[in-house]
Amino acid sequence: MSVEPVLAVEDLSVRIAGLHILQGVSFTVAPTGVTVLLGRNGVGKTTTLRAIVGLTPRNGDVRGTIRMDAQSLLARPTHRLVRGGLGYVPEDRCVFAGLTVAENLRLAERRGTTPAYDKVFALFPELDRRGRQRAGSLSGGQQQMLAIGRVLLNDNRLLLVDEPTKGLAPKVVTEVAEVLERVAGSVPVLLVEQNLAVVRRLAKDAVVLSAGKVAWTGNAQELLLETALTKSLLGVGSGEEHAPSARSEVASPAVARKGEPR
Ligand SMILES: Nc1ncnc2c1ncn2[C@@H]1O[C@H](COP(=O)(O)OP(=O)(O)OP(=O)(O)O)[C@@H](O)[C@H]1O
Repeated sequence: MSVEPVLAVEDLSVRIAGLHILQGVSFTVAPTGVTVLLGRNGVGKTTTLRAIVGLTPRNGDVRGTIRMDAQSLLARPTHRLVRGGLGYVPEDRCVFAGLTVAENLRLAERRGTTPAYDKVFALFPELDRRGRQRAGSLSGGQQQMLAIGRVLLNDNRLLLVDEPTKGLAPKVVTEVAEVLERVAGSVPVLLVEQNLAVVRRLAKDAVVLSAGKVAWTGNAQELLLETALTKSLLGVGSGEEHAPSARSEVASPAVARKGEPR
C-alpha cells in the first residue's frame, strides 16, 4: 500500500538575481518521521525551504509545483501557509531579541486557536522559567528552543526546520536532537541538517541536493552506511560527525558557512 506524502515538490525552479539556484527539484516528504535535506554548502537547501514557505525574495522567480496534503502552496502568502499548518523554524532563529521569552511566544499565537503552552513548556521547561528574560540575552541553544517552541504553540501538518544545531555546543546539539525526535513522533519534519550524527539519530528519508538538483533520494540510514557515496555527495564520510560546512572543532576550517568569515 503506498502512503500519500504530506509534501510533494515537483520540478521546482528558483531564480534569484539572475542565478538559477534550483533547477527542477522534485521530492516528497513522508507523512511521518524526519526527512532530511542534505548537500554541500550553497546547493540550495535553504532556498528550497524558503520557496516552500513562500519566502523567496521579491526579485526571485519560483516555478514548479508544491503541494501539502494535495493543496497547492505556490503563490499563497506565508501567513496563510502558516495558518494552514506549515511550521517554519528558520536558520537564523529570528527571535525578537528586545522582547521577553513570553512576549515572543505570545506573538506566535494564532488567532482563533488555543495555544499549546502546556506542550511547549513540557518540552522546554526552561522557556517557562525564563518567561521574563529578554530573548536576546538567551544562549544560542535557548534561542533555538524558543524558535522551535514558538512554532509548536500551534497545530502543524508539517514542520520545516533549517539547521537547528548550527553553532551549538555538543551537549546542546544532543538536547535539540532529543526535542526534534519527540516532536517528529507527532508531526512530520523536513530538516536541513549538517551534523551527520544528528541525521543518523533522526532521519528516516534523505534527499540530497547537488548544484541545485536532486542528486540522490532514499533511506537516510542506508545512505549513511555508504561511506563512499556520502563522501561523493556531501564531501564527508559517514563516520565523521559533521558535513564539512558544519561549524565545529571537527569540521574542516577551510569551508565556512554562509555569512561566516573564511
Ligand atoms: N537572495 C539571494 N540573492 C542572491 N543569491 C542567493 C540568494 N539566496 C541564496 N542565494 C544563493 O543561492 C545559492 C544557494 O543558497 P542556499 O542558502 O539555498 O544554500 P544552502 O544549501 O542552504 O547552503 P548552506 O549549507 O551554506 O546553508 C548560494 O549560492 C547563495 O549564495
